[in-house]
Amino acid sequence: MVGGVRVGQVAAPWAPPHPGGWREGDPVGSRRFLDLTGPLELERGSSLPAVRVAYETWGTLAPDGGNAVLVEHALTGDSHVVGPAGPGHPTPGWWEGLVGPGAPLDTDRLFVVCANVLGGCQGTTGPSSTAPDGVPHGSRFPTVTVHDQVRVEAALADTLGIGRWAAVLGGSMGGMRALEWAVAFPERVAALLFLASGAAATADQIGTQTTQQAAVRADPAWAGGDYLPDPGPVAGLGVARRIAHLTYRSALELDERFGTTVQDDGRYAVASYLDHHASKLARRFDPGSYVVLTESMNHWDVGRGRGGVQAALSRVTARTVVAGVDTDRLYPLALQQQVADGLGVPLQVIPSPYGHDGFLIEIEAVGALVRELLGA
Ligand SMILES: CC(=O)SCCNC(=O)CCNC(=O)[C@H](O)C(C)(C)COP(=O)(O)OP(=O)(O)OC[C@H]1O[C@@H](n2cnc3c(N)ncnc32)[C@H](O)[C@@H]1OP(=O)(O)O
Ligand SMILES: N[C@@H](CCO)C(=O)O
Repeated sequence: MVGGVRVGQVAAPWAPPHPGGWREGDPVGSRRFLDLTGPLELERGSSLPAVRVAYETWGTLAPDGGNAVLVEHALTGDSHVVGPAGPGHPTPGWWEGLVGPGAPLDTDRLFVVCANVLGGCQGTTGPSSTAPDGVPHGSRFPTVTVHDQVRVEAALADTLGIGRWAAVLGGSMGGMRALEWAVAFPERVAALLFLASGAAATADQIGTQTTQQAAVRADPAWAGGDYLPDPGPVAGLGVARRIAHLTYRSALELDERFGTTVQDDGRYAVASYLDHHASKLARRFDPGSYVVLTESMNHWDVGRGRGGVQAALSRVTARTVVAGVDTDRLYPLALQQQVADGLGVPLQVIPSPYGHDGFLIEIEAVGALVRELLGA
């Protein structure tokens, strides 16, 4: 339960938590916190005793709450859509240029919200958060699904006074939550940007994600998920990131960029590049969250319990833009085509050499899609 409301797949239409079912925590930098009283019952049957949600906002909420836009981050992203690194933010914004005065998400007229995902490690409750017994959840942290993650965001929207989003936007894992919003709460989503994602996990995605999980678990420091931090199973997490990063880029880009070059230190240039991304992630991300969130993606199927993907998509009433990256080998265009066809909209293709990461890198193209969505 969240504030007296059951959180699960079938509890639509959403009823707001009872007054007093939440409280604000002290902000850290621009990050704010909301504590939802639990327990939070989860789609797969277990529960969490309570949930803290960390989020950021830009702009000013209109008195009627009608100018709010929700941005959904991807696997290792966080609420810091734009802005420099600082307190509460290990990295600078991941969609720099998309939010601000005059930007595609124009804060002169819009109120932009981004919340850290349930199961993550940037302030919202996840496996590294402290459980009521004073130690981290660790291996006790339950499987959470995209449905659960969106129900928590709905509770956040309720407490912020946002009845209907002017738009919900997301790419990759963020696209899953964006689509789940539009399907679970059609009356609460006026417009949807579904980017570089799919309606359900594929065997290819589950295959790579379970391989990444195996790499984390194979690290002796994993300790069944109840590891001690500093450093924890960072070697395993690094291997997971190397595997993942290869799926995020295109073979052609890697070949043109690195070829077979061997550096002075004896490493292949491409291996050195992957080492770099592995150690960068290990410095900023919790291995337990990595396993929990990749498992959420393994379970992703917007059609589950709704009569299949097509039936689920038929619930969507939002004005929608569906887009993908032409060189994306992890979320190939066929996956976005399925969603576009199901919603009766054209598929928009972002040309990019960068593969899946094109949704993060091709800011100008993404900005144009956002402007189209918002009619700006
Ligand atoms: C929606 C979300 O919230 S998802 C979260 C997004 N953020 C991340 O994933 C953080 C990790 N970063 C990335 O995945 C990518 O860098 C992106 C997608 C954000 C940006 O991609 P690009 O701009 O193309 O960066 P690229 O992949 O080329 O990496 C550049 C880095 O590799 C390093 N690098 C390049 N070649 C080599 C090499 N041969 N050896 C070692 N390091 C190398 C560069 O020095 C640079 O380092 P820095 O990032 O510490 O400055
Ligand atoms: N670079 C992205 C890719 C996943 O979509 C991330 O780390 O979240």
